[in-house]
Amino acid sequence: MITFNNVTVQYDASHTALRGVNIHIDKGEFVFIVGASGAGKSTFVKILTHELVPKEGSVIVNGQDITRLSNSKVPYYRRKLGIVFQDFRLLEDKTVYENVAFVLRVTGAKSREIRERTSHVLNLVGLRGKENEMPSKLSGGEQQRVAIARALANQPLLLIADEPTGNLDPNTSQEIMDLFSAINHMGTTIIMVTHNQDLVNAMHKRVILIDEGHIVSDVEKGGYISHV
Ligand SMILES: Nc1ncnc2c1ncn2[C@@H]1O[C@H](COP(=O)(O)OP(=O)(O)OP(=O)(O)O)[C@@H](O)[C@H]1O
Repeated sequence: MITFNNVTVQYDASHTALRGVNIHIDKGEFVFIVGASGAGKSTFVKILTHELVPKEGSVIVNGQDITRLSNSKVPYYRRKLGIVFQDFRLLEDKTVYENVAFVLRVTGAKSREIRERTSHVLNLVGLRGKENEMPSKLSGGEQQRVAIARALANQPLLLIADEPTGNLDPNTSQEIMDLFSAINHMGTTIIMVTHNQDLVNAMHKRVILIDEGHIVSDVEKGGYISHV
């Protein structure tokens, strides 16, 4: 479903973020991307979200080379992705329900579909009954659940999570990881960047370690020892 062929990203003469990266990720996989600060993880994510287009190599997502997408196709490509960030990035002036419904509305979905899908994903992440709350009244874990519901609203092919537990305590982090695991069991491919070695080691999923722009290990049911 995702293939990186010989991808190199050089920001400038002294910063090469990825060096000849080759990766294949199948539909339905749960993959951790780990590595020290500056290793190239965010660059990898930015390529997938099409914030950054590598000048060398190709990146195939669902049969399409995203390094050759025309500008007009980028919004349609992005709709196939769900993205979850460390800092939640919710719309603070909108309710929980509206944070999710909003992303469906911008795609032109019909009212009934918006109602049904919003309720469905909010139930899925365990937020039934919180629809009318404002984000600031929720705990960090609940806010991340809203962000996950929003990411799932468009039934993405791929869910990308960049350090999703970075602002959460250990128990809440584990609950959020359990939620990602359940979502993956329902069939969604997940790529997660994290420094949290305890969570990675407890999951026994594929672990890709990046170091100075190189993939230095790629292990099914792997683990991770963080040196940061
Ligand atoms: N916009 C930029 N301009 C120049 N160099 C950059 C830019 N963005 C990243 N880099 C460099 O590219 C390399 C990889 O950075 P990247 O942000 O991908 O690392 P990371 O693994 O995500 O780090 P962290 O865990 O700290 O987020 C680093 O050497 C970084 O300094």
